[in-house]
This record gives sequence, C-alpha cells and structure tokens, in this order.
Amino acid sequence: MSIYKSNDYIVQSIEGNQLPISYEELEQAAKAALSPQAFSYIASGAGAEETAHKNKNAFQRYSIVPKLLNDVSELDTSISLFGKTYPTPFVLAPVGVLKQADEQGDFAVTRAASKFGIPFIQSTVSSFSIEEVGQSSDGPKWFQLYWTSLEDISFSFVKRAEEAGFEAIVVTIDTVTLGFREKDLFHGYSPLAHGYGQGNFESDDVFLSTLDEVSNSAIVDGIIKQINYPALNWSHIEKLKEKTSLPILLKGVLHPDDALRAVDCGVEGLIVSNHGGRQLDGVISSVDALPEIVNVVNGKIPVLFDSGVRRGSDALKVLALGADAVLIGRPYVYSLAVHGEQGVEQFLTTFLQDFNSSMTLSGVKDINQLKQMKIVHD
Ligand SMILES: Cc1cc2nc3c(=O)[nH]c(=O)nc-3n(C[C@H](O)[C@H](O)[C@H](O)COP(=O)(O)O)c2cc1C
Ligand SMILES: CCCCCCC(=O)C(=O)O
Repeated sequence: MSIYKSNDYIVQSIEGNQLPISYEELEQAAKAALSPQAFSYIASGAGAEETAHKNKNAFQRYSIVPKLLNDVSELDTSISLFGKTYPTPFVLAPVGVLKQADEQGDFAVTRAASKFGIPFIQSTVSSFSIEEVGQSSDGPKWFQLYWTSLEDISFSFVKRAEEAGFEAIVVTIDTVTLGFREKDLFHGYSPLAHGYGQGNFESDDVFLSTLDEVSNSAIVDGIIKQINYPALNWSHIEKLKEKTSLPILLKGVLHPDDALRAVDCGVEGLIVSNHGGRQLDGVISSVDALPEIVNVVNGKIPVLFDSGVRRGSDALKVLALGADAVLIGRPYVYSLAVHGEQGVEQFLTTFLQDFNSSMTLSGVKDINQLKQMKIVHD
C-alpha cells in the first residue's frame, strides 16, 4: 500500500523545480533544447496529425463528476499488475532513440523512474542494450518488442530481457510499417540513421550473424531491414507465448475485436494506444477507444492506456473509464531533453503531485474506487 498525504505538494512543488510546470511550456522548453529535427521527430504525429489532435481534444469531452465529503486526507494509489504491486498507476511508455534527447537516454529515464517505483518500458530501438539498462537501476523494467523480420532476433531479445530481470514483454502491434510522418520526411531525418537506436542490435549475436560485415552503416541498414514486419499476425503471438514465461502485453489495440482475440490468445494484458498519433493518421483517439475495450475485456486481463496523457486530471479520467494503469510518453521525453535525469525526476514529482491533488479533489481516496467514479461524455 502506498499512502500519500493530500496536502504535501503545496510546499514541495515550489522547491528546486527547474522545469516548467505546464505541459505546453515544457514542450516549448524542449523545442529550445533540441535540434529542430529531433524536436519535430518527438513532437509530431503522422499525416495531417488528425489523430494527434484528437488525442488531446477527446479528453475535453469527458468530464469528472466529483463525489465529496469523503475524508480524502490520505490516498492509496498503489496497483497490482501481473502479481506485483506498484506504488503508482503509472508506467513510462517505450520511447526509442532516447539518446537524441539526452546523452544518458534510457539510463537517465530508468534511474529517475526507479525513485518512484515506476516501471520503465525499454524500447527495441533503445540507445543502450537490455543488459546495460537492466544494470543501470534497480527499478522495475519491461521490454517492448518490435517483431523483427528474422524472428530469432526477437526471441533472442526476449531471452535477454528475461535474463536481465525484466518483468514483462510488451509487443507493439501498430507499427508493422512506419507511419507516414510528413515532418520527418520534410527534414529527411531518421534517428536510426544517426545511430541512436542500435543498443540492442549491436549487442545481439543473432542479429550480428546476419551482417556481411560489422560496421556502423551495416548495423543501421540491418536494423532498417529487420524493424518492420508487415506479416505479423496472431500466430506469432501464440509462438511467443511458448517462448517466454513473462507476462505478454499487446500495445496498440484500438478495436474491441482485437481486444477479445488477445484475451482468447492468452496474453496477460493489453495497452489501448494509437502510438501518440504517430502511426495511422485518422484513427480513433485512445480515450474514445477505451470504454468499449474495457467493456468487452470485462476484467479478464488488465487494460492499460496511453496517448495524450499530459496532466493528473487526464490520468484520473482514463482510470475512471476503466484503465488499470496509464503510460506516460512525450512529457517525460521533453523533461529529459530539458534537464536530463533530474528533469525526468522533477517531472514525475510534479505529475504525481498533480495526480494526487486531482484524486483528492474528486473525492476518491483509493485508486481501486476510481472505476466507480462518475464520468460524463459530451
Ligand atoms: C519519440 C517517440 C518514440 C517512440 N518510440 C516507441 C517505441 O520504440 N516503441 C513503442 O512501442 N512506442 C514508441 N513510441 C510511442 C509511445 O510508446 C506512446 O505510445 C506514445 O508516446 C503515447 O503518446 P503521447 O506521448 O502523446 O502520450 C514512441 C513515441 C515517441 C514520442
Ligand atoms: C523504423 C521504426 C522505428 C520506430 C522508432 C520508434 C517509434 O516507435 C516511434 O514512434 O518513433
């Protein structure tokens, strides 16, 4: 159980914070800290950014109806997932190529997250290897898998993640090819070509054995050949189940039929996500997709959520709509860009204060009761 006193943030948030508090100002600070190409890569969505905008606007259509006079002086924000207890309902979303935001990339993020007991999901295209990230903090870590064209590379990554003490495997199913990202095309920018996403590949014997020569350019070309696998289908997920004893989550689920199929397939969890609007433009916002998926899954497996969470009240809405945990994406990447590990730590401190304040003011003291909170939809 993780107890927070409801008034703690009033003084703490003022001391020593070097980050802007508001998300919009944080984004501007990141823009100033990064090259135009790197900022654009992180900030933009695919196509006309219709889905990226929907992710933001959809939150405004859901309203919290607080139920008060409930002694909320102490909060319990802890959750249980896959047999483990975590002090908060938050997880840091997998974000690849983090070195473009800060030299310490994944190391800085996992160290900051570990101070809060928040799981960090390391990307397949991370800047450092599974083993290096595994050793860089004692916090909880999950591994995100992009299914590779040669599946033995994927199985090798999963085995390495198991051996390095990672607690879950997150298979991203919405990126069988890269979204059409107009801004990156305009800039002619690929962070993979800059060598920011090769930590797991350059350290993998199975991958290295596919190369004619081991050079930087051969590694980059090899990753580009491996990283998208349009033939991905349910049989691969069934096969993965036989290869690992770790819980498997599918990330990128938006259709209730896929959610039901995931349950039938025996995966342990799913993540309702549209990849922050970076994949197929024009898809439903994650927040609009969530209620129906929660309804069909009906508590059989945990339903996690991402895309568009910027503030504590966004997270409160998502949890009230039935999500079991919430992934945070761009806000932590911007914090990393602005102020490294300390930036991520300060962001998480502020974000948790915001969330705790939101929970307090909604009249809910136990996170498990959030699903009963009244939410109305315009
Ligand atoms: C720069 C960047 C890189 C990302 N890399 C990955 C990745 O490697 N694997 C993955 O599954 N999702 C990746 N994502 C998607 C995030 O996991 C998450 O779904 C998304 O950021 C949520 O949207 P939000 O940041 O707007 O909240 C990436 C997102 C960003 C912004
Ligand atoms: C060529 C695939 C690279 C994916 C990079 C990380 C990612 O998922 C993203 O949204 O960016």
